[in-house]
Amino acid sequence: MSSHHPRPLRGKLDVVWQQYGQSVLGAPLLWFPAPAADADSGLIIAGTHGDENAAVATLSGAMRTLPEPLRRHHVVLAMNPDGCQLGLRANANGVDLNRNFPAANWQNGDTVYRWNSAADERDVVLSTGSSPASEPETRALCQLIHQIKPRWVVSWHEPLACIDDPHHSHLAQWLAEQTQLPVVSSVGYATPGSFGSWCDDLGLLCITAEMPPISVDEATEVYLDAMINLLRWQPQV
Ligand SMILES: C[C@H](N)C(=O)N[C@H](CCC(=O)O)C(=O)O
Ligand SMILES: N[C@H](CCC[C@H](N)C(=O)O)C(=O)O
Ligand SMILES: [Zn+2]
Repeated sequence: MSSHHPRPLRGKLDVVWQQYGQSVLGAPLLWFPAPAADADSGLIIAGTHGDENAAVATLSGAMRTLPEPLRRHHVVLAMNPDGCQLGLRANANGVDLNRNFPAANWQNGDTVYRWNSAADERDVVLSTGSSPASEPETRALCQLIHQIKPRWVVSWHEPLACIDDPHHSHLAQWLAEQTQLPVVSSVGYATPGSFGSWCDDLGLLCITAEMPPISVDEATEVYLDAMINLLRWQPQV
């Protein structure tokens, strides 16, 4: 599209950012307020699991492609910067942040995940945290959401290849069309203490967008337009 920055000018993430907290290892937690924010603005997050990099890089690439005045929604590129730096699903304390949210269904103890798409069971062990919201990354995101009151949240993950929204919202259906991924009501296993569970408790629409197993290289081609369109998405009247 002609309003997009051409590729030679997409190298630098030249946008206003604010710090909303600090990770376990002291990394700044950054959010990028929408220049074109209004009462309908949503929040787009990625990097909850530090081993799911395709969405982080593609969302960053979309921000570097769409001129800032056209961006209507707030962004957190890496909710778990320590995990991104260490290449871990968990944060630096070994906590799966997507099981650490202070939702009514939070569960004490261990949680498991699938090593990779070839593994036939979910058997890699992580912690859910010593208590709900025990982790600074979790607490800071909850506070940010209470502060900015987004109308909805889209949380990017990999590699389950679906648009997870139990409410089958209009935005989920639109995202499914944009990504050619199916809308589902559940990812197929229980996620107590997840971000989506916490949002549900608040009555905040949360859509979990799961890319398929995909490299950064391919994702920045296949999903760039969907991400750009999401950054400027406007509900139809
Ligand atoms: C292959 C990958 N580690 C995986 O399938 N993990 C799923 C969750 C995917 C995600 O968090 O987006 C799991 O085992 O829970
Ligand atoms: N693959 C993600 C799915 C999250 C499901 C979503 N509905 C939520 O509640 O955050 C996970 O295992 O953490
Ligand atoms: Zn994930």
